[in-house]
Amino acid sequence: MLRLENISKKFDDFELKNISFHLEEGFIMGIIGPNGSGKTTLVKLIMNLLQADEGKIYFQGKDISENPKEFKENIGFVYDNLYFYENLKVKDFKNTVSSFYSKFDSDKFDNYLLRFKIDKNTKIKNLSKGQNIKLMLANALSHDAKLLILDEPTSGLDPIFRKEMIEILQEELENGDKSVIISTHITQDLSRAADYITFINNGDIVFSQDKDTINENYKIIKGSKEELDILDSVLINRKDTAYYSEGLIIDNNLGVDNDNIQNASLEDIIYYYGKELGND
Ligand SMILES: Nc1ncnc2c1ncn2[C@@H]1O[C@H](COP(=O)(O)OP(=O)(O)OP(=O)(O)O)[C@@H](O)[C@H]1O
Repeated sequence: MLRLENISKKFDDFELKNISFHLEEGFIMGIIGPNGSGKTTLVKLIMNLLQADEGKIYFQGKDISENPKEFKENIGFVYDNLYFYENLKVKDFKNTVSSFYSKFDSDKFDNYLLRFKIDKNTKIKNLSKGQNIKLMLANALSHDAKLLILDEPTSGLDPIFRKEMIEILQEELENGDKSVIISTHITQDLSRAADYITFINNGDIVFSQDKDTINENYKIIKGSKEELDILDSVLINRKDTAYYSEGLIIDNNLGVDNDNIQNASLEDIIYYYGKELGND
């Protein structure tokens, strides 16, 4: 469905380097990384809003830069905020977006508004932050888009809404012909929902793997400072407090007592890689 091949993009003070991954139909991929690591830049490249300096992006086997119109019809996006004239009403938003997409399904959109309890006559500026996001979601889901792209969709939103949103996305994936990319630093949402995780750190791809492999590979090891000193060469990074030390390792075949080793959460992984670069 979506394939990135060696994508690079350079700004004055930042470079996204050599990003490759693929996403098959029916799956959710999370893009994670610390602030400023390049998630939004990557999302903009995937959406064809930015041009890569090097590399290619293929959607259903076709280079997106050569088929921009077809690609645009096939993506639905949700940002962290709705950028639309705030004095206009929800019904004006619907009229505008419906003209963008040949497969816009008016009834489906209206059903989402009902489900999300959004009145068509409400002015955009009077929508809550959650309704704002839901309105974008209604649009993203109403024109038969095959790839849904969500950039920090849940930041600043409560857990009930975040859970509901994940459930809606999972419903949409049920018939297997859609895929979802979510960039976020709220990793709990992804621990539940994502099938694959791509981790970007300082513009580099650290991994793009299925969640089970990540769980098997990345471990947190705890012990005294001296115990971790012995393992220092294999630790990705470590934290030493007055009471204990802990570090991130790949794989746990170290012959160390299992009680001291646990699976690393996505948050742990971001923390220890980010810390290495002085981002904590
Ligand atoms: N158009 C641009 N021109 C120059 N630099 C840019 C541009 N867009 C982004 N950058 C820089 O690229 C880097 C990565 O930014 P990006 O927004 O992709 O990170 P992010 O991982 O999405 O961060 P956050 O989690 O804080 O939203 C930052 O240092 C940013 O200042």
